[in-house]
Amino acid sequence: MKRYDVIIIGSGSAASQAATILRDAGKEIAIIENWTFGGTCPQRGCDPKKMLAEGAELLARAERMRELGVEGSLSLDWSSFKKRIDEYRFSIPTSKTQHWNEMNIDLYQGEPHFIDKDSIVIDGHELSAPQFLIATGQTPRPLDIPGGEHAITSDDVFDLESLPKSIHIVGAGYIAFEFAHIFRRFGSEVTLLIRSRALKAFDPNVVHRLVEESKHIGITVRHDVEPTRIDGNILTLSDDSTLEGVVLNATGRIPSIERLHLDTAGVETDHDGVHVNGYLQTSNPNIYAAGDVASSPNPALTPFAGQEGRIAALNMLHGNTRALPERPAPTIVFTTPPIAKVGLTVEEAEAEGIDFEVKETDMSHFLTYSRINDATAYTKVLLSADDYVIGAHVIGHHAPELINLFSFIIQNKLSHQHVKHLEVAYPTAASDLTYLI
Ligand SMILES: Cc1cc2nc3c(=O)[nH]c(=O)nc-3n(C[C@H](O)[C@H](O)[C@H](O)COP(=O)(O)OP(=O)(O)OC[C@H]3O[C@@H](n4cnc5c(N)ncnc54)[C@H](O)[C@@H]3O)c2cc1C
Ligand SMILES: NC(=O)c1ccc[n+]([C@@H]2O[C@H](COP(=O)([O-])OP(=O)(O)OC[C@H]3O[C@@H](n4cnc5c(N)ncnc54)[C@H](O)[C@@H]3O)[C@@H](O)[C@H]2O)c1
Repeated sequence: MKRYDVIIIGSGSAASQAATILRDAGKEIAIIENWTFGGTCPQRGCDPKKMLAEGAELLARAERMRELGVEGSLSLDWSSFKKRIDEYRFSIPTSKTQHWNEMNIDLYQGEPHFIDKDSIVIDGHELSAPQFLIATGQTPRPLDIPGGEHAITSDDVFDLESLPKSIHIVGAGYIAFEFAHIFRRFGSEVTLLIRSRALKAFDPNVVHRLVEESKHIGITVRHDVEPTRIDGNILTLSDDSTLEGVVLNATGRIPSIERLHLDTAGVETDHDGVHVNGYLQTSNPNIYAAGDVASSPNPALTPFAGQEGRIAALNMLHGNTRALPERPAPTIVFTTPPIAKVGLTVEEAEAEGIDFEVKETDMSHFLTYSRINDATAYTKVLLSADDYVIGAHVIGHHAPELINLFSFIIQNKLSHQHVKHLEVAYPTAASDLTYLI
């Protein structure tokens, strides 16, 4: 039996950050991965998605500026984008394994499961360690209708050799909206099948504008029907009508814990993931969990997976000394236009009984947006009674960078007065900040 100081299961952002800290502290470690090394974000998540979204945004921007004099036709070629994405995503396992080999970390590829509280078996090899980190992320939720297995998931999108003529997307979260806009801008016919409130973690006024813009660019948005079965490339709906084309299952992601036999190791779980305390320690004190798989208060986003990997590693080294910080989570849906939020929504602030006021601004007439003909630009900012930003919600071309600024303002507790006197370059989206709060 091979022994290590720490065994990390999973090789994404959480695992990667933890491995560096544990190895730098002199720990003998192993990383186990049951797919290709490197995790979701660079291989089938944020990074390849953003490469497609950049194309979609460029086309959207050119379209918007037609009235201002942009001429000629512009189109997006799926195969060329895919070629570039493949070059990038297929390089990840090699660069990751090279890096970890240089750090003298042992790597195992296969399906591990616990056989007791400090040992696992992987492909017939028994490995043991006094400490483990579970960092196995999430996986697409199966689509629970007859023939649901014929639907593709976001994992499969990057394997599509050609652009689907029609794509029908089930779900109304990040993945549904991002891919609806990407496929529409590339030229597919797109249907969005929405069961309940769209993007429910986001501000309703912002989401309303996004849904209207989705319809405006030709996405068919349907709230009236549900998918009932899939036969090959035929999707049957609850009103007995059918749609032909590719079905994308975007109904959410579930923790990847199924085959680990965590109960054998005394690790409690539920449908949200591995139970952890504020130090990311599980119900077995020698086992920690970090990233998307951990049912911590953090959203399932890359920066938080990395942060949790670092915190778990430090607590594994030094005892439970680092609690998860309470930080506002900036997050963006990369649609065309993008939407973004940080801090509290109105619903959350009301539920917490906070005394606050709301400032809504239609920014479309600001020169920053009228010069690019962006008619959707809008912000909603929540200000506490003592004049601090506690939440910001944005739609518009500049939403991603604006939300990072709002995040900086909230995290550094800059008051309204501070923000009014910030020196920023003009003419930029940041130079409008003073009018938004
Ligand atoms: C399409 C898509 C787009 C996204 N876009 C964004 C974005 O724009 N911004 C953002 O912040 N976040 C985005 N995310 C979320 C982001 O990818 C995740 O939050 C992040 O990758 C989580 O990191 P992690 O280390 O917790 O898990 P992962 O990166 O998922 O790594 C877990 C690893 O564990 C492996 N594994 C699973 N089960 C086992 C097992 N039993 N044994 C061994 N190994 C196992 C997996 O194969 C995987 O390699 C996106 C996600 C998706 C799916
Ligand atoms: N830009 C980003 O940062 C980004 C992009 C993609 C994914 N992510 C991360 O990945 C996570 C997963 O994304 P996601 O879009 O898969 O999940 P999600 O939780 O954002 O959305 C799932 C959607 O599916 C709907 N749904 C669930 N079951 C359904 C059913 N049976 N029929 C119809 N609709 C159903 C839900 O109501 C919801 O609208 C996100 O929560 C986020 O943390 C982030």
